[in-house]
Amino acid sequence: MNKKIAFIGAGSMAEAIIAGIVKAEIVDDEQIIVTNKNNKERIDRLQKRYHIQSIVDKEKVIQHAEIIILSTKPYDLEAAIQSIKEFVKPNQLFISVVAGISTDTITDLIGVNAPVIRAMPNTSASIGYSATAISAGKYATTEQLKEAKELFETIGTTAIVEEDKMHIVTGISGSGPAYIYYLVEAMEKTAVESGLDRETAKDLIAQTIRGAGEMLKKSGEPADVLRKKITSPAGTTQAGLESLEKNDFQRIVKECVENARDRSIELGKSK
Ligand SMILES: NC(=O)C1=CN([C@@H]2O[C@H](COP(=O)(O)OP(=O)(O)OC[C@H]3O[C@@H](n4cnc5c(N)ncnc54)[C@H](OP(=O)(O)O)[C@@H]3O)[C@@H](O)[C@H]2O)C=CC1
Ligand SMILES: O=C(O)[C@@H]1CCC=N1
Repeated sequence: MNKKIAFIGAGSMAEAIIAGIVKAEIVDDEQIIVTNKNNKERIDRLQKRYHIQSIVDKEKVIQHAEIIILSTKPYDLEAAIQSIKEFVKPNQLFISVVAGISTDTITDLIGVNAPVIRAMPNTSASIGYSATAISAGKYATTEQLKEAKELFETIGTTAIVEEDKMHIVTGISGSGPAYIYYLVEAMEKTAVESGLDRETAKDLIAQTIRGAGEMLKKSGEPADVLRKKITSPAGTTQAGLESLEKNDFQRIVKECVENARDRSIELGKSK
C-alpha cells in the first residue's frame, strides 16, 4: 500500500490501529503521521514508540496525506475537521472510526464532496485481532472501499456492512471487548476470593476466552450447541448457568447491546 496516512486524534483507538499497521509493515513507519488537539507529550511518545511522525502544524499533517483517519471523540470531530478543512485536497480519502457520526455529516463538515469511509474497529487492533466493520459514504469509490478493507485487514478481520448497521455493530464489536473484560473482572474477583492467586486466575480465564472464541470460529457449531456440550445434566455448568438464567442474563445482555446501539444513534443525532 505504502500510502501516507494521517491520524487526526491520537488516543487509544488511533494507537491500536497504528500499532497494528506498524506490526503488519504495510507502510513505512515514517509514512504515518499523527496529530492531536494539544497533548504534545502524547504524540511525541507515539512517535518514539512506533517510529512514526508527530506533527502539530495541521497544514503539514494534511499536505501530503493520501488517507486521513479521523479518530477523535464524536464531540471533538467538528472542531477537528474545522482545523484541517482549509488544507484538504481533492481525492484525499477520509476514514472515520468515530462512533455514531454518519459519512454524510462528515462530508458536510469537510465542505467538499470528499470521499468518506466509516469503520468501526476495536482495540484488539493493537495485536491484529480487531473485528472491523466498514461502510462507504456516497462519494467513496469501490476502489477506495477496497483500499480501506485492505488497511483494516492488517489489524484483524473485516466485514462490509450497510451504513445504517454501524450502530448495532458498535454495540457488539466496537464496545464488545469491554463487556468481555467486565466479565473477566468479575470472574477474577470470584476466583481470588475463593483462594486462587490472581495470575493463575487471569491466565486460566484468558485462555478459556481465547479457546471459546476459536471454537466459535473453527468448530462450525453455533454457540448454543457448544454451550450444551459443556453442560452435563445436574453438573457444575448447569448449576452456574441456572444462576445466570435466574438473574435474567439474556435480558441484561440484550439491554446492554441495545443501549450501546442507541447511544451510537444519539451521538449521530447530536452532531
Ligand atoms: N476506544 C475504543 O475502543 C474505540 C473507539 N472508537 C472511536 O474512536 C474515537 C476515538 O476514541 P479513543 O481513541 O478511545 O479516544 P481518546 O480520548 O483516547 O482520543 C481522542 C483523541 O482525539 C484528539 N482530539 C480531540 N480534539 C481534537 C482536535 N480538535 N483535533 C485533533 N485531535 C483532537 C485528542 O487529543 P488531545 O489528547 O490533545 O485532546 C485525542 O488524541 C471515538 O470517536 C470512538 O468512538 C471506535 C472503536 C473502538
Ligand atoms: O465507547 C465508545 O463510545 C467507543 C465506541 C466503541 C468503543 N468505544
